[in-house]
Amino acid sequence: MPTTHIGANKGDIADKILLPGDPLRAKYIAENFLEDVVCYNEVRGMYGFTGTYKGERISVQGTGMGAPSISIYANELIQEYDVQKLIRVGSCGALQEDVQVRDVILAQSATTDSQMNRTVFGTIDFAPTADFNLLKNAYDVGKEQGLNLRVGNVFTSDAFYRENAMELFNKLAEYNVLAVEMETSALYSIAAKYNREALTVLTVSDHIITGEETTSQERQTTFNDMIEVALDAAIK
Ligand SMILES: O=P(O)(O)O[C@H]1O[C@H](CO)[C@@H](O)[C@H]1O
Ligand SMILES: O=c1cc[nH]c(=O)[nH]1
Repeated sequence: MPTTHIGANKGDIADKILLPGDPLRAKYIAENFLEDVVCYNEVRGMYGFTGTYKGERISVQGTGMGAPSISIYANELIQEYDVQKLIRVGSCGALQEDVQVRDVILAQSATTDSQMNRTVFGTIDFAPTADFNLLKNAYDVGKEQGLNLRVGNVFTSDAFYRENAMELFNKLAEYNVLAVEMETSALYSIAAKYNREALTVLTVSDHIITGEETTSQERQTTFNDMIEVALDAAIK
C-alpha cells in the first residue's frame, strides 16, 4: 500500500537505499549508476527509483531538506517498506581549515540544534551515531578509490541561514566538528530506534571559513565519487 508520501507498493523498494536531499540527484543517480531502473515515486516531486547496481537491487529516494523532511521518508521507508540500510548522500559546508572543498566526509556522528530528540529524551543528549559496518565499508571503499576521505562529527543544522552564524560555527570547529549539513542527526536517530543501518556520506560543496565554492562541473565529479562510495558500501 502506498504511504502518505511514497506512492509505492511493498516490494517496490529495495532493502538498501541511497538518500540524497535533492530529488533531481536521485534521478541523476538512477540514470547514471543503476540499471533496469523503475521510478516508484513522484509524490511531491520527491522522486524514488529502484534498479540494480553491480547486480544487486538498490533504491534511491530524495528526502528534501532538513530533519523534519528526511524524518518523514526514513520513517515510512523503515516502517512501511522494511528498508534495512539507509545511506544519505549529501552536500555540506566545511568548518575546518584542513577540510577541503571537494573532500568526501563520512559522518561518524552528528551534533544538532534540532529539537526532535529532545521531545523523546528531554534534557538527555542522545548521540546520533553511524552504523559501524557501513562506516567501515565506506571507509575501505573510499580508500581503495584513492579519495581524500575525512571521518568525524558533523553539525546537523535546523537553519541554512542563521544570525551570528560564525559565532556558533567557530565553537563547533573548536570542538572538531568537520562540516555543516541538515539531516544526519534525524536519520541516525530513526535508524537507531528501529535497529537499522544508517550512514551519511557528504561532499564538501563550499567552505564556511574560506568562502571557497565548487563550480557545478566540479560538484558533479565529486558527487560521483561520493555516490560510488555509498553504492559500493551498500552492497559490500
Ligand atoms: O545536498 P543535500 O543532500 O540537500 O544536503 C545539503 O544541502 C541542503 C542545503 O542546501 C540541505 O539539505 C543540506 O543538508
Ligand atoms: O547545509 C549546508 C549544505 C551545504 N553547505 C552549507 O553551508 N550548508
